[in-house]
Amino acid sequence: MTTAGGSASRESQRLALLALDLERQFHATRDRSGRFRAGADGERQVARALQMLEQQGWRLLFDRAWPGTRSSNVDVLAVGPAGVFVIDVKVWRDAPQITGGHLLAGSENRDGEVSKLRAMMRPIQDALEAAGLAPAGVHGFLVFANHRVDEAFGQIRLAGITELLAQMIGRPQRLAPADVESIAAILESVYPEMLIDEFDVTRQAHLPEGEFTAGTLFDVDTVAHAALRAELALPMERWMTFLDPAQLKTVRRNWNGPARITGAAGTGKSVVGLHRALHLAESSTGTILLTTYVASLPKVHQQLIHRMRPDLAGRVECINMHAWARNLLDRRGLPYHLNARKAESEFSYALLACQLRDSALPPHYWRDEITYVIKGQGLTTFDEYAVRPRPGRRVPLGRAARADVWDLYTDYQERLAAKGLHDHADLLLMALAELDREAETGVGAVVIDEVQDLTLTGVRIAHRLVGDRPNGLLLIGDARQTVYPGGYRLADAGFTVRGRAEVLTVNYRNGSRILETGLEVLSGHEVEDIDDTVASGRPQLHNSYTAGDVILARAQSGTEHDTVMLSAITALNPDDLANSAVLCLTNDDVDTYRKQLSRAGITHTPLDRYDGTPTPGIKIGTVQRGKGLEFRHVFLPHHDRHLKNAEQSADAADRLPLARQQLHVAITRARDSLWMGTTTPEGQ
Ligand SMILES: Nc1ncnc2c1ncn2[C@@H]1O[C@H](COP(=O)(O)OP(=O)(O)OP(=O)(O)O)[C@@H](O)[C@H]1O
Repeated sequence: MTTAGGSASRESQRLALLALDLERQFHATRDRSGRFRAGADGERQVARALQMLEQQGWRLLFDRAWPGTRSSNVDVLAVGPAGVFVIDVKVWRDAPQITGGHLLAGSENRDGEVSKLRAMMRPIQDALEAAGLAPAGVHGFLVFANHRVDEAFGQIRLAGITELLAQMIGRPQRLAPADVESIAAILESVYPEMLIDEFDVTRQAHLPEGEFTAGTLFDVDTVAHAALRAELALPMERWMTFLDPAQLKTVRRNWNGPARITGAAGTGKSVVGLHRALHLAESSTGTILLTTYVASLPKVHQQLIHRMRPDLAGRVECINMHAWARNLLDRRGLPYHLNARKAESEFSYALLACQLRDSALPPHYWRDEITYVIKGQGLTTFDEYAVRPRPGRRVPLGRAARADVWDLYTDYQERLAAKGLHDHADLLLMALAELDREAETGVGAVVIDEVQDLTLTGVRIAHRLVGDRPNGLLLIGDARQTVYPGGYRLADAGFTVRGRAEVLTVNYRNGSRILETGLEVLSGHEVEDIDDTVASGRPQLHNSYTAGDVILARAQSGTEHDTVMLSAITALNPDDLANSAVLCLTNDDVDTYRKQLSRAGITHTPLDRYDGTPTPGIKIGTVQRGKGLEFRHVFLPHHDRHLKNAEQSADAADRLPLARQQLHVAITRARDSLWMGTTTPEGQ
């Protein structure tokens, strides 16, 4: 078997050769022209350096007229695998410096240069919008031909020539050759050549000899390193740059209050959320909070945001709602003692102490009732709880049963208070109370992904931060993918998204057989949505992906099941393995299969440590941890066991729909192939 280390070192040799080849090409081009002349300007130096990228799939447009102006020009428009680069070349005597948020040449303020480049980028972003190119795919560069610099300044990057090349080669490759051609064609028509051709680099390559020694123009190591980074980047980068018209419209839409995006699995909701966060960062002030319920997803979001727009990454805070609440309490000096394990035992004591009339339901049912209904909805009196609708909870609870639950809740809270303990739901309630006491400033907008899994308290916190201000709050989610018990109604949060909702309907992720399998699990199923509507289990959906494989492995025994699954995993090549996941429906299964992978010598990463950066080996975790993620190949051991257990449980009315939704989420994480194991005999 090829080891990852071996292939990485071969890869770095290949890339070092690529860099040397680029350098050879440069010298060959220089020698061909043979007409170097002192005093040549920086634009030509940059042009000559960039020319070599044409063989790497780049299209270069030099010195194009800026529409609407008579004499202004764009020095270079470069379109290549890494996106569109708008390049303004500078030759300054003094090296550029960023001091106190200003761009300086010596002591002279040059902020105007940055504003000019930004103003140039805007119409380019608009012109490319029709081709589906997201604004984040257009990069602005002030390039200093005679200085070495590599620094972000807001949305713009300052670079020397070597650093520019490293960026162009090193950024993840997101555009296919056909995309490069179509974008270049649009730019050619919108940005005509300047009438006076000052920029024909083959005719007028007047470059001062001394400035083009290897190591000043081409730093082989820098370029090779950048290229290696690009090679290692995740595949499927295309969507980071390309959006379909519905997605693009949503990203740039102006909403005059809280808004909502829905859509079934794999329709690009998170992609739109990421682009929207960047769009807001660019067009408004303040921090853009990109939040969610799941603890593992923000790491992935942050990493993607950073790769899409490193210059704006500092403006977008990706953090799960509980962590944000904790930060707020810390900032405000409010003490809390979160200990989920100890809180769990206090709950057990409370349950023993209270005589529940309906003792047929399992303990976790009452725990969920307190966490997701009472605390989740922020109920403070029994009278409120007695009449409150319980969205997402189907086991009916009459007034007497609710009185019992309320007693249990107050007993539990007293026990926590006596020990000075808090559970997770308490933290959100404390944060909300604190925001009501003193508002928090500095948050420009909040984007919530997987909003169906948040509680009403969480949504209220988000709303407190931005209120009903235009473009302030965006809720993204899909009720069919709810994986936690309970729910809420937006009406109870005190705002509405009526008239400000978009539905995405093209699935870009799943092979069609995989998608069909995922929808089949929900057939006949209905889910209450947060806007008081009922979502059908089979949404209207177009599928843009290939067929995909679904393997149903029926084994005679648990041992046979595991052997078959492990041998299917072992058969994957290292690249496929690194892009695959074992998703389990319970924590116990995660433990079991982690041990089995270890015993079989299969490299694996737990999903709670995964941030989307490529790591060798298969990923493993619960479905909840896999929320919002996707993998080339997905393995679902004992895929139907959880469903069968739910069917037979005393709280089946609640557990079964949830188990179906969890299975639906698990299945729709798979792009190309889905392996579903079972020991259930056929027909049962
Ligand atoms: N416009 C597009 N062009 C090509 N691929 C796209 C496009 N939009 C999204 N995708 C692909 O679809 C995948 C699913 O997108 P995303 O994760 O945003 O969907 P989602 O609706 O949030 O999914 P889920 O709700 O199932 O987590 C992305 O990883 C990407 O590969």
